[in-house]
Amino acid sequence: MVSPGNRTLMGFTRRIGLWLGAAVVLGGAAAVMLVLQLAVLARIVSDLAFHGHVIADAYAGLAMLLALLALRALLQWAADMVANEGSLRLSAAIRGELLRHLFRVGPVGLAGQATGQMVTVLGDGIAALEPYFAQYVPRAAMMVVLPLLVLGMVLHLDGWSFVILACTGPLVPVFMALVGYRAQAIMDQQWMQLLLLGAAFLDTVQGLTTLRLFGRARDAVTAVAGMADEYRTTTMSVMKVAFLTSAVLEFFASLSIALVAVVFGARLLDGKADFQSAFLVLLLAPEYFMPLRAFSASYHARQNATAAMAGISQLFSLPETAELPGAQARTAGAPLVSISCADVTAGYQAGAPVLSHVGCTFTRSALTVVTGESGVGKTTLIRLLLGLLRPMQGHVTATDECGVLHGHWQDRIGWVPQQPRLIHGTIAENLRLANPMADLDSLRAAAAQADALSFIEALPQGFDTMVGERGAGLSGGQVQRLALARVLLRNPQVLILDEPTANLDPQGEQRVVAAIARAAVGRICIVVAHRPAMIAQAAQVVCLRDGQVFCSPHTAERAA
Ligand SMILES: Nc1ncnc2c1ncn2[C@@H]1O[C@H](COP(=O)(O)OP(=O)(O)OP(=O)(O)O)[C@@H](O)[C@H]1O
Repeated sequence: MVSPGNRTLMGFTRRIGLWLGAAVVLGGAAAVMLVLQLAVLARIVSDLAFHGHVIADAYAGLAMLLALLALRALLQWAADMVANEGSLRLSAAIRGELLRHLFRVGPVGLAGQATGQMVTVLGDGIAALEPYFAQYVPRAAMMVVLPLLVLGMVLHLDGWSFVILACTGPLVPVFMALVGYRAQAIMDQQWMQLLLLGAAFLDTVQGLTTLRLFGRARDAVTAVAGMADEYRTTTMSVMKVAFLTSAVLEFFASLSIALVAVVFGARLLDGKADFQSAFLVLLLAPEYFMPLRAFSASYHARQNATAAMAGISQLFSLPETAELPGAQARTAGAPLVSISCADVTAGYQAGAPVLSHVGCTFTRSALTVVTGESGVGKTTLIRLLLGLLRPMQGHVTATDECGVLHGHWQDRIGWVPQQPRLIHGTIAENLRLANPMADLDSLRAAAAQADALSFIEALPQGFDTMVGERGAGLSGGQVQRLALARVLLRNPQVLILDEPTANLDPQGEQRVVAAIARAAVGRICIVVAHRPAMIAQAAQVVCLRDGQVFCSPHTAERAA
């Protein structure tokens, strides 16, 4: 893993040093071709105009000119391709790294983050780095290579022109930096507005039902429109600065070229200079400023990337709270028979534990119901079991049939949250999220186990019925049973369900409870619930009170 210290623009750039180095070498070769091309052109024109050559004498020179032109185009194309390839590989790697980090931060660590902002950073933010790596960095290097090459050539041809170009050239970056200093502040503001706009838009869409219920939908739309307008105004300010930068550049470039032309022209008229050198210097002078123009055009890429980097670094700096079932955590071995919490203290802030010195065991085929008043820590306990929260003290371990203790076993869990999420797709696609290779018979078996088969087959298009993200077209109980079927398709050794019957009518509740009781056989099954119908099925009831765990005596007896 790359250390956090390397997650800066410079650190990221170093990772594709070879790609960028190759791009600069190829670009440098293209610059040499350009200088040679101009020298050949000056020679041809001088010979034709002043040395009595006819066009037939220039064929060899013209052929060389064409060859240099083609070679230069090829080298420049290769340089651009190499820089783009390196940049795309790097942005994909950063996106993957950030996603993996966010998974390790987990839902607990991300609870305070706005989803819209995270989506903008992962999408637009990382995309904003691509032009920086692909254009800005190679152009910054070329800004040194080509002007030095041109200066060397001009020094060889004419001392005065060398002095003019050498004095005016450095003024351009100095003035651009002055203008750019102000631009960075505007770019930062623009990026912040884009983040806020993304978050506000997503919040408005997600909360549309609530907003409409309270008659506030129009206000929310007006607020988003206002933010979009502010973003537009800032974007226009950015454009103004960009035009100003280019005007500064053009002014100094034109002034310098004009000076070279005037000084050389006067000496040419006096017969103190030869035409070929004067013509070549005039051809070279605009090329001296060309890399500065290209650099200036991509300068906003650097400012954009710097602004985007702030959001990326902020996400990278979030502490990791979850245990990921990563490669090293992927466990093999005999099926689990129990999970134990031993002297576990857990919470969200140091010194304010939600659970204190908790001890309890969940065993296979003994359905456990976790219950307790709101806010007592049921979800916290489930997060501990899921590996989304690390204990402050104590251990959560699992034991398999051979008596082997496991520290990492989260990949064996099937979890159904209180409000299961479906994806926009068919019922089959939703089920196959748990097992992409599952055939129709497996889907039917899992659906039957979860008591979902009858309602699925009663739908006109059966398993091919489209459902929305929130289960549009299905009842709450049907969504719960579908979510249970999905999780059973993975045949998990541990099944954890969070309030699966909370919002169901008695009939729906009965069906879900019966399906869970069936699914609990041969598994460690833990259900957070309050309702008597679910508690009645329990072999063990774990009751939370004041951060402590109490096992209900009569159910414990029944379990025995
Ligand atoms: N991400 C979090 N950051 C800080 N505190 C939290 C976080 N999640 C929960 N808490 C706090 O931890 C305590 C226990 O919350 P928890 O969600 O575990 O309770 P619960 O028993 O599941 O409640 P409910 O039945 O209402 O879902 C509460 O005081 C809550 O405010």
